Amino acid sequence: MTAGATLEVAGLARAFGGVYAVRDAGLTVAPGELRAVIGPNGAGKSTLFALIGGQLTADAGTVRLDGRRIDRLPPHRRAGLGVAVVFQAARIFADLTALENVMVGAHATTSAGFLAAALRLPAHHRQERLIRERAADCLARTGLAEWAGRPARELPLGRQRALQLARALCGRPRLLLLDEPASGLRAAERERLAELVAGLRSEGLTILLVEHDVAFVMRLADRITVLDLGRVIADGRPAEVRADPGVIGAYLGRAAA
Ligand SMILES: Nc1ncnc2c1ncn2[C@@H]1O[C@H](COP(=O)(O)OP(=O)(O)OP(=O)(O)O)[C@@H](O)[C@H]1O
Repeated sequence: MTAGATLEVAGLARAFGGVYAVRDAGLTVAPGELRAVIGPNGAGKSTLFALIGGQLTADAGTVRLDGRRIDRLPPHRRAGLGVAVVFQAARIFADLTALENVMVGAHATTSAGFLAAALRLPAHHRQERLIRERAADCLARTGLAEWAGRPARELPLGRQRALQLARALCGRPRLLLLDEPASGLRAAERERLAELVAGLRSEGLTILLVEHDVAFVMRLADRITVLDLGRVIADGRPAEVRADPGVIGAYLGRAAA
């Protein structure tokens, strides 16, 4: 099992057309911590994620993984260092089986040469078998073992979310970024997903979670960072954040309304 990484974000800023989506944002997430990021629509949550994952570059500030700066690296280099992002719109290959979907993720992070694959060299066969085993492992960790041979399109939405997680896990991440994993799920599916995420946390993975479902977040997160208009307006344990008048004014009051 891979230990979780420390994430340190400091002074991070990114503007679009002169308007700051993220402004002087800072947060530190300890190894094995589950940190939620909440805030109203347009607060900058997705932008913050993309700045950490590398899909966007920052105008200012730093992102460090275990002390090493990663903010100038392209996404695949950050992935290689253990950053996995599960975007809301992450694609599932509907006609591939659940196992094949996860294997595609594993292929992206293994070293089997393209040429070896093309020539079907023994090294490639060995690697293929390892990838298959690793993918089956990741499916089991996300409760999908019995779905392995089914085309992904037959999986209910909650299972598809688990499949996206399985795919991310196959890259052996040390920091997992989850963008609204519970959106659109029914209560029972949400419950199962919460258990799955809690299980990954207890394995020691560092997790950063953006989620609108406040109940989901309050229950799962060790700490919560609240963004509003691109700035961090609060950071603390769920009970502290829930009682923070600034947060209630900016977000929770509205969310509860
Ligand atoms: N690619 C872009 N081009 C222009 N403006 C953008 C872009 N991405 C984000 N923005 C703007 O930046 C601000 C922050 O957006 P962002 O999507 O990060 O917020 P969010 O908190 O994730 O919102 P939501 O909860 O609705 O997903 C918004 O005003 C948005 O319109």
